[in-house]
Amino acid sequence: MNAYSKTPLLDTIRTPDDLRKLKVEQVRQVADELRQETIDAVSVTGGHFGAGLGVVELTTAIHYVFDTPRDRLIWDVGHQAYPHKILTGRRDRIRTLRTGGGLSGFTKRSESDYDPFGAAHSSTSISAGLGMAVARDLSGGKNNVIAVIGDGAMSAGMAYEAMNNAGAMNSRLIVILNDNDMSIAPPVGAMSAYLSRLYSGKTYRTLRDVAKQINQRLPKILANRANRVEEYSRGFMMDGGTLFEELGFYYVGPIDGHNLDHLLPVLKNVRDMETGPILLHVVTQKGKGYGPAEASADKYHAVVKFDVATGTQAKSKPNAPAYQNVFGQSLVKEAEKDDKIVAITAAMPSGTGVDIFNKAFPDRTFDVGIAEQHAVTFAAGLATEGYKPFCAIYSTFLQRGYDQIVHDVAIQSLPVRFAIDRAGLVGADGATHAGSFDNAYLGCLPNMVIMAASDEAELVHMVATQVAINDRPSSLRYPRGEGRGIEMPEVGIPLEIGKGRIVRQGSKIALLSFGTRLAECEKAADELAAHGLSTTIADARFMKPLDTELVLKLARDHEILITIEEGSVGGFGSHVAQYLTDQGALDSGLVRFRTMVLPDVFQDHDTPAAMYGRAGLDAKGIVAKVFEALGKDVKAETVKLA
Ligand SMILES: Cc1ncc(C[n+]2csc(CCOP(=O)(O)OP(=O)(O)O)c2C)c(N)n1
Ligand SMILES: CC(=O)[C@@H](O)[C@H](O)COP(=O)(O)O
Ligand SMILES: [Mg+2]
Repeated sequence: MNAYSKTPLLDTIRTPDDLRKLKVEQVRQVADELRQETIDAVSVTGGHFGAGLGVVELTTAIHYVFDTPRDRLIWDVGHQAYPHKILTGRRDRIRTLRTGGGLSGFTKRSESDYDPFGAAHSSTSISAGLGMAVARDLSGGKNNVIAVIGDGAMSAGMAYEAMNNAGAMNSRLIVILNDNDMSIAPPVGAMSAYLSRLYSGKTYRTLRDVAKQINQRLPKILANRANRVEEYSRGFMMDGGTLFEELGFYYVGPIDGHNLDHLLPVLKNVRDMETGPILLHVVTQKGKGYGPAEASADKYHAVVKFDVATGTQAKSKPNAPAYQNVFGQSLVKEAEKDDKIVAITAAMPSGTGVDIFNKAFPDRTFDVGIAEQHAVTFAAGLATEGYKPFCAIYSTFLQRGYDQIVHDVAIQSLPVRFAIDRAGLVGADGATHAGSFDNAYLGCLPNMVIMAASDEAELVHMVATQVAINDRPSSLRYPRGEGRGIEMPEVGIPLEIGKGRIVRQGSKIALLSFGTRLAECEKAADELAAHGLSTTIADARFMKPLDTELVLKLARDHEILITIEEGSVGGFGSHVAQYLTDQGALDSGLVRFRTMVLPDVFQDHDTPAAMYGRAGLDAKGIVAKVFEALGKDVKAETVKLA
């Protein structure tokens, strides 16, 4: 119960229609109750936290002022959308967030009409919003389109592409820049410094100032570019204008994004401005309203379950090092011997382990912001000058820099080292973050050396291997989470390029693994032994160049040969299949060959183990695949592991 009234108001709100029935003076109480509900829910589920806390007032105000879902509201990244979900008919499921069958941790079209656009990868909201605005104009619609984008997301090139286009098209689009001076880590880049100047120089604009800002621009409708050029020449838009105004936006703000007395009237004014694109700059605090989040360095960007009273997170004691940390530590050791090694991250220092490298070599660490395309070509530039750049980018986010990999790195055979974390299924972040495709999207590129670590010790040796590859690009993939808890090598020893290894010698069945499914292969082999079936297990280590000698030997010496990888069709298994067919190794029918890959669907979030189980890529699935190849029809779920 809060100080305002006996009746909790949030309980009376199922959708924003209910919210909009309340009096404006009740909105504050709704926001306060919404913050408490968000804190309580995330303390149970874990997930993204600080960002949502920072937009409680903004979320409440937007849904109060705008006629959502008729007015389209797009959240950039979508990790801040938990309060939005609570207000838009999903409060009853909010404690299923990021669990199997539960709510997604990001906005998702299939989840609600209030989510007009799915997100999770950043900086897409302005482009999508512009598309919706133009569609509205083409069809004679009258609704508003609002894109809420963070200061971190505003560091990605795509946001500028969209603003560049929006400013020229003069479409009525409302962009709300949620500036909390945080990305996952503190923000980097000139844009971040610029935004700080925007709001530190002027402090917050008073309501009167903002009203003046808005009125000055009404009803200036710059019908087309010619008018705009004329206005420019009259210095109309150059009245000490911001970068956004230079791009053709009406800039409003900065205003305090927690002050509803400012937010509500300004949003009403902005809603009713009949103009081209508007950028409303709101200043908020990530983690606002929860002490432990406000006090923490990362503002509780992402948390596991926690105790509300203390903020203490229920972090499990890992029995093995996290792959990201093994990578960071290995690279430090290599860099101690080689001053040409540099590390690059795209706004993910802690997630990639580059933060470890940064502690040791701050002058050789580069956080380029959310700018994966730039990160890749920046690395290419460094490589042309003899440096050894390790470009550490999650598999899913590396998709953003694909043409740069092809055009700027592979064609020129520049020795950029890609450290690809979050390879395979990642669990709670679901399909948008699954590292499913890098085997396929890199495997088709000439000049690439492509490796996958089967455990944390292999990762150490593969980092050393990448250091030694100076004539072409190389990639090394490894999964989210902890390793196997095995003995770690003191130093990394470069591997022989293109050579795999036999981990267990058997006779009838051969399992050829690329990556960390090797552990499941070992469990499967034990189960098969219980059925009297002898199994060879091989670790391919390299997809390119493929260890063709090993592949042919396995095909020749076994009745069944199965490849397995944490990736989609078109990756390792496809390369082995193509090689075997081209060599005629399958013509005789002596060996029965199967590939095991992720299913050709976007799998919804769950735990990684549950997702791999559904994908058939666990020990049970391997055993079932072997029995299928042997002609014994066994369903994976019926397999009982020893
Ligand atoms: C293309 C891409 N790269 C990296 C990420 C990882 N990521 C998620 S949220 C985030 C920071 C976003 O900062 P901001 O937009 O300011 O939102 P805030 O968390 O501050 O609300 C990053 C880098 C991503 N989602 N998409
Ligand atoms: C929202 C976002 O994209 C990041 O916060 C991402 O969820 C981080 O993933 P990890 O938790 O695997 O580092
Ligand atoms: Mg931010």
